[in-house]
Amino acid sequence: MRLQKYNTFEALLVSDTFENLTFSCFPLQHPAPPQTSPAGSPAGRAAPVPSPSCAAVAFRSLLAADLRFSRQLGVCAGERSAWGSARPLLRLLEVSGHGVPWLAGTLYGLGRSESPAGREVLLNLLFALVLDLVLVAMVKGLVRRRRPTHNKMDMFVTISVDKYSFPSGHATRAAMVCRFVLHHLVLAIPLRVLVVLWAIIVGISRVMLGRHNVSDVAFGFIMGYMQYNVVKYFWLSPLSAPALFAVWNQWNQ
Ligand SMILES: CC(C)=CCC/C(C)=C/CC/C(C)=C/COP(=O)(O)O
Repeated sequence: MRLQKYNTFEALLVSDTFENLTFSCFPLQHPAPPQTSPAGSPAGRAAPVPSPSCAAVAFRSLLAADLRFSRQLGVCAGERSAWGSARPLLRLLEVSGHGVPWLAGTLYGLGRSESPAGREVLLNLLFALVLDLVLVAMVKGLVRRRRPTHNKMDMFVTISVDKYSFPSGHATRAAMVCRFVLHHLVLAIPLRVLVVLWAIIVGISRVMLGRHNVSDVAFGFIMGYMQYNVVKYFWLSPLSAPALFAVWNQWNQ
């Protein structure tokens, strides 16, 4: 049997039915149509090809529209793109939503914080950021959707799964951090609006830079929003994690 290799999204575009798809591994072992007539069918006549289900057709059309729309929006994908001159500004936004400055800033804040309440919030932010990295890496590794072909792979510090684009790690982080900050920092209304705008602009800039398709960012926003629920559920406090805080207090004496 001849085998062809597809990633999950390509498999969706070429498969006849959803039942043919395996979502969990790559390369997908997608069997090519049989070369010989199956037993019982008249020799020389091709076996009937199952027609794709409505759901499969709808899904493929959505994916195709996603790719087309994302390419059109990728106006800062290169220096010579339509809005190429705005690329440095969008790359600054990229750094503002990157994991390294957020992790480094949180660790720095933890080291400097003198109030137990501040330390508790920062410890949970650290937990949230690590959780986000782990969950995004897992989903990226599972789905293995390639980044748009017009993306230039010139990103600031990446890990191996970052060659994949679904979901956008910047979008998950921006949405989660946005909810976190709005819940735990007392901010004036204009600043709260600014935080929400920042999260939205970071997401949009991922598509404009050509790093992602629209669906990567949309899913990233939803995933990041829900990740905050997990952080809230497992909130680390001297009551829920006394050992952790005891060690922490000892260490800081
Ligand atoms: C300590 C440790 C393992 C830090 C890793 C921080 C790091 C390299 C995060 C990756 C951030 C990144 C490039 C995410 C990709 O974002 P997309 O929006 O392009 O998915």
